[in-house]
Amino acid sequence: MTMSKLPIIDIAPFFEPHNVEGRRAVADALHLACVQYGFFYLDISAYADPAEPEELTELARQFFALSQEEKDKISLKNEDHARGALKENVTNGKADNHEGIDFYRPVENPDKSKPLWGENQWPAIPGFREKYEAWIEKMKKLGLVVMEAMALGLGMSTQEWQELLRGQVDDSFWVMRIIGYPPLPTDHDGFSCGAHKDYGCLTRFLYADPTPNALQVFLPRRNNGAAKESITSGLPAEEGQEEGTWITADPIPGCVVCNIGEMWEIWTSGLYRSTLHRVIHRSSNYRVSIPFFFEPNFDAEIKPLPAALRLLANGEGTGKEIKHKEVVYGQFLLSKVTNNFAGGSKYD
Ligand SMILES: O=C(O)CCC(=O)C(=O)O
Ligand SMILES: [Fe+2]
Repeated sequence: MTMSKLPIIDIAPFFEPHNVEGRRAVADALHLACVQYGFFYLDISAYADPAEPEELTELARQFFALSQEEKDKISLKNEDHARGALKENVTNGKADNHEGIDFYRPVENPDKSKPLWGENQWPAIPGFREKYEAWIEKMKKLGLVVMEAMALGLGMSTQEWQELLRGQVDDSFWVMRIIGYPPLPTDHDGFSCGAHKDYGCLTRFLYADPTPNALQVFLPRRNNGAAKESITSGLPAEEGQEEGTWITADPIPGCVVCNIGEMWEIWTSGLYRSTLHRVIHRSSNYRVSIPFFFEPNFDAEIKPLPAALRLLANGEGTGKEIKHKEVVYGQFLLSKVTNNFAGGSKYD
């Protein structure tokens, strides 16, 4: 397994209003990372105290240590089949080995008979809801800042950002997962979470406990000419036999692991690519991760941005970019969730 070489980008200049040069450098680094990898570390130590997510993982551990009967009290079956605790998931037709709790942006007039339109369910653990709600607020603000930085990286003017993109993400239909991974039995040939791409926008801000060698990212050969290793096993069938390398993305103190989802592929007409990743957790501890998915607004109409089309017209990219269908984010999300509802996977 190749060690991680994903870029580390410090977002601090975007919290220093007059650091114009620093912002430019961050924006350029984000652009490069999204073209090359679709994955990067974001150093958020200037913005969030690392003690905060550590406290969140401790609260998560308290929940996962409860009896199944207790955990089932907030089962997603009680609600809209999207919000609440789940015992297991399936990716690419194989059982994953993790449990979790899913939360979505609250909606006005909840109605649990409608997919996604129910209410979040919180464990009855003192401080749990307050601490996580504070984190959600923080990640929402960070999401908007990173979106602005990425817009600058894509070559958008301030006016374009304000008129074409900000209004699509300023009321993010965010998703937060709290995931618990028991160790995979040594003779188990499966995955803790099978290979998948994230379907949202930007991003996942993933905080994970320090467990090494669990999260792995697939770097296709085209981005990685020098790689000697070439492993294709574990790829979902629809990814074909693309050659590439799985690298580990171990946690780095003060950083969250970020990756972009399918919405960025549409916005950039394929210039930015979302990247396959998976979790294989074989260490003896119980691993906890807390991905926060900063998503577009529910009614955002996602289509290629002029700035991306300008870059492509100027010869940036490989010329083999895959064009995606335009979507309304909420409709797209509902089609995914309805699939889960029918026994499919969260990650398909
Ligand atoms: O737990 C992790 O490190 C990754 C989780 C993940 O990929 C996801 O929830 O989409
Ligand atoms: Fe993922």
